[in-house]
Amino acid sequence: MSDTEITASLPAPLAARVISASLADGRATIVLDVAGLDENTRGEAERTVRDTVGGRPDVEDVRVILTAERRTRRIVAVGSGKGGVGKSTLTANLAIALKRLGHSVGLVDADIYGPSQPTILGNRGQKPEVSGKKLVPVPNRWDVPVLSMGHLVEEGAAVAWRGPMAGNALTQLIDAEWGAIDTLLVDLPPGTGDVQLTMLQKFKPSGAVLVSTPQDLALIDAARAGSLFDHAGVPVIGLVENMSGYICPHCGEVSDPFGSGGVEQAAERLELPFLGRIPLALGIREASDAGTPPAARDGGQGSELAAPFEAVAAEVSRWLGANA
Ligand SMILES: Nc1ncnc2c1ncn2[C@@H]1O[C@H](COP(=O)(O)OP(=O)(O)OP(=O)(O)O)[C@@H](O)[C@H]1O
Repeated sequence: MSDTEITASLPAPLAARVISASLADGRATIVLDVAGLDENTRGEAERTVRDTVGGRPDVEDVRVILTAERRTRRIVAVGSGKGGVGKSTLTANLAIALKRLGHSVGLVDADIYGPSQPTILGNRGQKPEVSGKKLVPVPNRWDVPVLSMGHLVEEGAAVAWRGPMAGNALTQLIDAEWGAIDTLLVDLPPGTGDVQLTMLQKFKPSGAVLVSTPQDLALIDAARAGSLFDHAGVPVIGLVENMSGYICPHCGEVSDPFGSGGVEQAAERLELPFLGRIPLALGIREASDAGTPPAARDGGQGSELAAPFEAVAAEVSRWLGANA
């Protein structure tokens, strides 16, 4: 049984509090974040973990370690100047690649008007549980819990919402029962509207990643989004070029329908770091539609396309380490 399976066997509110879980020689060791829970609830949580994990055939002994150490959770916003540049695709794959690098990652799909994470992460139709007054993020098989408007309302229902409603919705998603998650990636809606402002004013991100295609128009908008973060005092971790270079699925030849290298040049001009480029590949689109992100490398569609996402994740991980 893997760490992920141990965590997944627990009820969602407890799974969200698992800091680490391991199994060696029949002994399962689970470290649980109990910050904010009273004595009774802590005891109950420990019993539930002991009973659930201990009931599995490959487990002979269960050790539960409770810790209430205050952990600081960092928000990393992923933004773009315009829609359709692949921000949601990058966020999902970045989250999974960061998880594989050892970060404890959660994902908020703040793209309230067009939530796509439930599709990309393959958990459409699942509803988050509620613990107290807080939402409990929806688990998935890559151990990257996620909260999205797409899990809460019917498709398209939020389209007519005005700014304050959208801002409140975002607050509920971020101020949820994130338990032991230390890095929260927030997939922002494109542009520089109300949701982005709420985000910056209320939950100041530690840093932001900007995604753009190499086209001039997208780059101009990306620069605008960059200056929004700049004005709010949120450091831009760097720029990612998506859809740069089309890999022909038949012959493997690479062509550049949207140009290439434009984002790297723009990063240089804006004096911002360049984090890497993701090719335009049919496999990435198919994997996103199928709910099997390539970065998971789980044999799903397009897993050979994990490397470019992993390279970006390595840069972000370095930034997180250097700015701890
Ligand atoms: N590198 C890529 N190669 C092929 N298809 C891609 C790539 N990146 C994204 N796509 C596809 O492009 C479409 C838009 O991507 P995505 O939803 O991630 O963009 P977005 O910027 O989040 O858009 P929006 O802000 O409008 O939600 C999707 O169908 C996605 O599968």
